[in-house]
Amino acid sequence: MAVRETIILDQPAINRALTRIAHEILERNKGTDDVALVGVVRGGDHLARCLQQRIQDIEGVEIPLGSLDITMYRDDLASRGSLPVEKTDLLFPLENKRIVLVDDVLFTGRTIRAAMDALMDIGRPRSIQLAILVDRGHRELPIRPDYIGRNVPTSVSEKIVVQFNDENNPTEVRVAKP
Ligand SMILES: O=P(O)(O)OC[C@H]1O[C@H](OP(=O)(O)OP(=O)(O)O)[C@H](O)[C@@H]1O
Ligand SMILES: O=c1cc[nH]c(=O)[nH]1
Repeated sequence: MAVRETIILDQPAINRALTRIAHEILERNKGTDDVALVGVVRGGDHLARCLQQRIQDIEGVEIPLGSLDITMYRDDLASRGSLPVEKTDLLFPLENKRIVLVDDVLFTGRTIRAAMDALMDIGRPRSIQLAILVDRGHRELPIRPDYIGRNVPTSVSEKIVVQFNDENNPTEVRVAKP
């Protein structure tokens, strides 16, 4: 059966959403003190880098940036067979940091649960906040984002596709309907 895809965010819309989220992070945290970004591989790491750049543009401060591979923390690891393990790259201490976890899509919440467990095994941040480009609903765990690019009501069978270009910049978000 043919899959129908609709663009729901184009590049300017994504850029505006990321700029707004950068301002919201600064507002909520009253600046950049102890704020650090951790992106979930893959997708969230690219968006976290975009947010770091925007925060630098606004405040003139380069806040710490890391990426987290949650593969080994998945709750379905046993049933998934072999999965590619990506790279976790967290070179700053988490202690006393206000961590903003970043991912492209929030669906069941299981990835973010895994990401929080992975983070807590590395260190003890002061707090963890969550920034998401697209919240598509259907949560299976009590997880809610602090910063949302766009709420997109979906049916369970639909899929949200976040497209990145060769420079790992987001170019469009599509909803794919089976
Ligand atoms: O809230 P959840 O139900 O956990 O879904 C959200 C996750 O799903 C997608 O990742 P996916 O598992 O497709 O892996 P990928 O992004 O690495 O391709 C997306 O990038 C989020 O990380
Ligand atoms: O732990 C996880 C992460 C993503 N998806 C799942 O089903 N489980």
